Amino acid sequence: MTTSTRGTRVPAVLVLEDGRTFRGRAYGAVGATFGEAVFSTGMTGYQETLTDPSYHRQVVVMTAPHVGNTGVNDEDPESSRIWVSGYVVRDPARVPSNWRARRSLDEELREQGVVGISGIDTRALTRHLRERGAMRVGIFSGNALPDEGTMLAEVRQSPEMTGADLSAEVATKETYVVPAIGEKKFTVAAVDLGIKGMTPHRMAERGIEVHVLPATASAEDVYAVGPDGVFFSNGPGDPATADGPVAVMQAVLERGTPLFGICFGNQILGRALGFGTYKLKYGHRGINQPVQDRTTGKVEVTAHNHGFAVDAPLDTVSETPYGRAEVSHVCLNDNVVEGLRLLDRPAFSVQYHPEAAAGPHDAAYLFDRFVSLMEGQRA
Ligand SMILES: NC(=O)CC[C@H](N)C(=O)O
Repeated sequence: MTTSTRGTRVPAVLVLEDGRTFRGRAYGAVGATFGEAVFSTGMTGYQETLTDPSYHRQVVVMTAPHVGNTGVNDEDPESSRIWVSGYVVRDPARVPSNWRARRSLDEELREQGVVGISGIDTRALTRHLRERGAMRVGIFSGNALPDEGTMLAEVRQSPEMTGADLSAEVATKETYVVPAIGEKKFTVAAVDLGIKGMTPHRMAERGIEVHVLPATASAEDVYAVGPDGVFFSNGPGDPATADGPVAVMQAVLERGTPLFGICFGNQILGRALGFGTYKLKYGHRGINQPVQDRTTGKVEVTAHNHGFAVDAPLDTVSETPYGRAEVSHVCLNDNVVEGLRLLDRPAFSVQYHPEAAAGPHDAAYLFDRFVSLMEGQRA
């Protein structure tokens, strides 16, 4: 039996790189951990958040005060493990209750060795990150904690997110195939930069057989599967480091194969077209972000998890080496670029999560757009 940290009073302290500290109790595993402090405003979907590989090396602060109420089930994870490097909650569930629950969240965090902290003022912490920006953080728990100066020095020695090249650390090492559900209509090569399980599932539901390839796949590897379309996934780290995937995508654009990218994949399309990427002050993470599809004018409520964004002009069509490109989607909170599309080739991408796990399904139409591009190419 695992022991739970709930109810125990093991002290824990969260130390931000600017020196601000929050004292609480250990939650999950006891020890020390480091990462980039980011906040998520999702009220539900903590299992999907924890297991999203894009959160690798991030310490996630939940703005929802009660976390863990529905425990942990075996159906909702987006990958085979928890990827967040630390977890911060205000008030963990005392008694999880749900018909699918197999265990409690603190047990799961403990079993997977994820250090967390509870009982801190997550509103104050979130406001601090919103004002000062995402920054490095450490969580230290145990009965004998180092002094604050030592903890702060350790936080300041930990790696930054800017310049981090992390896809290969989270992506599959071997190619695997997700079969089409029902009749197979298309084959897609999906470059795994940190893919979430729901993404190939959303394609499989539309008759797509998905060949998920390692992050290091070459253009030859991509074309070896005989793809009708190529997909570039979400993933952790700084898109400025993703030179390999950018070159593969340029080869795909050159050949004119239908192309779709999500999140990291959108940033890679931005770079492939010659745009820059930059770090947002504190990013978008949650499941209720308003995005406008400028091709239809419709506003959709969407799931986000990104700390970087593409720097492309919002109101002009850009000339790129692959023809004309435009910003197709924009975040209505802050006008950040949320999607790109080419006007002369069958390629597009979005910065957010149409696979919507967890999250609203407003953007599921984007998978249908990908299918239409592949149909168009065949016709
Ligand atoms: N979910 C993602 O793909 C995130 C992409 C990138 N790591 C970012 O933070 O912006």
